[in-house]
Amino acid sequence: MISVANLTVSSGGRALVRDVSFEVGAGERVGLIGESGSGKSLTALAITGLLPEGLRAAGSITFHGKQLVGTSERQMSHLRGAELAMVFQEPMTALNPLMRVGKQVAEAIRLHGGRGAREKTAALLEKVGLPDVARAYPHQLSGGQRQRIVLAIALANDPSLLICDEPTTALDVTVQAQMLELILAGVAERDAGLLFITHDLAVVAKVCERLLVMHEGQIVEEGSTRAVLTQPRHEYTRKLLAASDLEAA
Ligand SMILES: Nc1ncnc2c1ncn2[C@@H]1O[C@H](COP(=O)(O)OP(=O)(O)OP(=O)(O)O)[C@@H](O)[C@H]1O
Repeated sequence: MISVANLTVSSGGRALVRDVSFEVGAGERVGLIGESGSGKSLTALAITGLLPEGLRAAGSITFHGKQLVGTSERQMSHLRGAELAMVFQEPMTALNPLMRVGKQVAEAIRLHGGRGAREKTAALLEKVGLPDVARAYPHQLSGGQRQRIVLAIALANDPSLLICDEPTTALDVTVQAQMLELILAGVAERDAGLLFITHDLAVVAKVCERLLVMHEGQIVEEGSTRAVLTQPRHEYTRKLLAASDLEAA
């Protein structure tokens, strides 16, 4: 469904992501792991067409057979929030502080031509366990509740690929597990693919069936979650495992 081939992201002459290739199929949950600065977020931003000014993507990203590298912003904005949805670390950056959250979910549906926005919004809020907050403003909600609203917006148009970049990192540990369950249920219901970015190995062990390990802009290892976490082949993956508290988790 999405196929990334020889993706390079560069700033001036410097390659920040180098020759990255992977695929995510329908219903597949793939984890992208690696330490801070390894290029995980830039990979996600390249896919979603949201690279910061001055950074350039080269290579190929095909989504349902369509080439995304070099696509116009107008075309990308049709895909984003519809077929291709994202949840980032900080919910406040994704929400409009001045608009009631129910309206924000409904607008996401209307923006992409969806009908029955009112009923769909109610159903989505129910699904994320927040049936009574439609009239609240973001600042009236907790961080965990805000992130669940962001997830409701991401799922609003039934994406076929959901990209989550550290979606639980800013949350209180007590609500992290709930958020992960909601993400899993959301993609399972839609048979959507999931690209899940995190540095937290305990989280990917729970969420993903396949892992890509990124180091200094490149994918250095990939395999089933079990194989990568129990029999890492690359030196860097071993270090990553040794530095984590996975055994304790
Ligand atoms: N706008 C930018 N201009 C130049 N370099 C950048 C820019 N954004 C990121 N980088 C560099 O690209 C590299 C990869 O960054 P990226 O954010 O993808 O890493 P990451 O693995 O997602 O880390 P983190 O978990 O901290 O987000 C880093 O060395 C970073 O400093």
